[in-house]
Amino acid sequence: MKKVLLIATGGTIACRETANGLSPTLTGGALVRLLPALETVCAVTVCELMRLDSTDLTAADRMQMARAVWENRGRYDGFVIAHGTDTLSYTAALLHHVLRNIDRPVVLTGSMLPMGAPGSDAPRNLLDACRVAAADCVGVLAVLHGKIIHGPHAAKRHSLEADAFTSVGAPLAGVIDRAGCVRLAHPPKRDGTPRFVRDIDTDVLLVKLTPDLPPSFFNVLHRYPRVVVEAFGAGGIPRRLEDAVRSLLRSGTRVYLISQCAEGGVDLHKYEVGRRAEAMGVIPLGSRTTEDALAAIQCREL
Ligand SMILES: NC(=O)C[C@H](N)C(=O)O
Repeated sequence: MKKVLLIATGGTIACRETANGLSPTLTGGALVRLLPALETVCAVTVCELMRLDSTDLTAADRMQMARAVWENRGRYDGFVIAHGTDTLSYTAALLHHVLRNIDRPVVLTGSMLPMGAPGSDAPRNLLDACRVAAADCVGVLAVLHGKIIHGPHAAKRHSLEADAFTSVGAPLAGVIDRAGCVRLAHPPKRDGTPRFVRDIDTDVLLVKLTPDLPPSFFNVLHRYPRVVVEAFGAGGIPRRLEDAVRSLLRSGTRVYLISQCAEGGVDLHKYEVGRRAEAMGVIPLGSRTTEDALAAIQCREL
């Protein structure tokens, strides 16, 4: 039987109703005890890392998850991280870049209803995540609602429904069918020597363009070394903001462009507004998701 390390971090999957609303109180051990069917999938060992709503997770917490995987990679065939869904896509993208070329499956999962609640999606998701962690594959993946999503392409698109996640800018890595079979159509490629990026720089800011964003807003950005701008469509800087962005670039800030559109990304050659932005020196990031762009910059890849 394959050996899987279940890293518990909290999230709705571990929640119980309290006087102050849902709060993650279940341990990883309790999750396993509530799901005896796990025994038939793999041999699970639990690592109790933290019990937090994923809203409260910081970069330090995410690096703790990455270290738990990296330091145990010789002892386990695969890893499951039980995580809140709200920021799961940020963790998936960051782990993809921090655990470069990881040669084991690292599977993030969570649920929209707590383990043990009537009609909960938690048992299916945790079982499926363990099935993928025990499968012959590599890389960081998100497994929810029968979908296997490449880490840097995972995106939460619904705040209530069980089918909350989608794959943006890439096909699904695969699916888990209702019989519990893992079907990998586009698995992550085995690629290069595994490497751990120990030192990340979180001093990156994200700005969303809106039609009436005042140029003065860019004055407060000068102290940030790296700013990601979510631009409209295929990308560009509105003419009325050009002087402000130019002054930001002159102060030494790197300015990256991604698109507000979920699919397609930025292409600065198509329109004049895009060419003007390119001539100013902004850096286009193609079709990266917001989460992937932030993570790649934090890991100093861009
Ligand atoms: N469904 C969930 O897990 C939401 C929860 N607020 C979390 O992200 O921890």
